[in-house]
Amino acid sequence: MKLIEVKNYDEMSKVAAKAIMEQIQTKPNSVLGLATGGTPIGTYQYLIADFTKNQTSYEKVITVNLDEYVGLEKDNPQSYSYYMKEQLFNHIDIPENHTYLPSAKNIDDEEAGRNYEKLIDSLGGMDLQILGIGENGHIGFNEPGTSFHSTTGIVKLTDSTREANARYFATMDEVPTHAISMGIATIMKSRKIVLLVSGVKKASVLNQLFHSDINEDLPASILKKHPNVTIIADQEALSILKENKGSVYS
Ligand SMILES: N[C@@H]1[C@@H](O)[C@H](O)[C@@H](COP(=O)(O)O)O[C@@H]1O
Repeated sequence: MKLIEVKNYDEMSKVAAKAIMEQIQTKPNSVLGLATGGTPIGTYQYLIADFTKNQTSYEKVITVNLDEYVGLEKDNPQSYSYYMKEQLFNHIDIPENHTYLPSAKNIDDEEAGRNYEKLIDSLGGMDLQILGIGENGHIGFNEPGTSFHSTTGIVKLTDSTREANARYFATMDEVPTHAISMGIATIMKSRKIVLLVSGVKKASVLNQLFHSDINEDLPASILKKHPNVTIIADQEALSILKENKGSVYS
């Protein structure tokens, strides 16, 4: 895993946006794996600013998102589908039918995961996957304990993940209990992966990521096996890692 240290959230966003823009310049019909959550918002803002200024075109780009809540309609402001339109798609020239998110009718909809997996394969897989990380080490919505062989499917959210995401909902009861998420094996098929880590809340999990062995209790630890992972982390996220003398980091 290559580590790029940056000063703060803004710099992380700028460096991540640059990596995405380079990918599109090199391969205009790239398949981008995109993420939601608070972390990539700044990255998307830099992409929009670049589009406005330099007209970098997304006409041939295809996007596949990592995950979506089960039970929220696409026009629900808390859905990831709505988020992606608001934060990125409505502001660039990507055709709507080039943007995919997984979606499941209900928590028993096993077909939905299989179909999304087939879709990703038919697109030739992701060229570049953007990832955030949960405070418990989840990637996508793959919670601790998820098999490294998992493919896209319905996942039950842990209480800690529901609590971490409750800030976007009026009450805790409104936070969905399940999501549909790309599996860990699905994410690992991406040719390149960029993991974004910002803020003091992520310092502990980033420290664990560098020090732990590869195990299913820390889903992100699988990234150590991937040949092309770049972590872009800011000073707050790096704070514990840097305190540890003699760490793998130093
Ligand atoms: N499913 C998403 C993840 O894809 C995201 O990376 C993570 C971190 O979110 P944030 O960036 O808001 O800290 O949690 C959410 O639950």
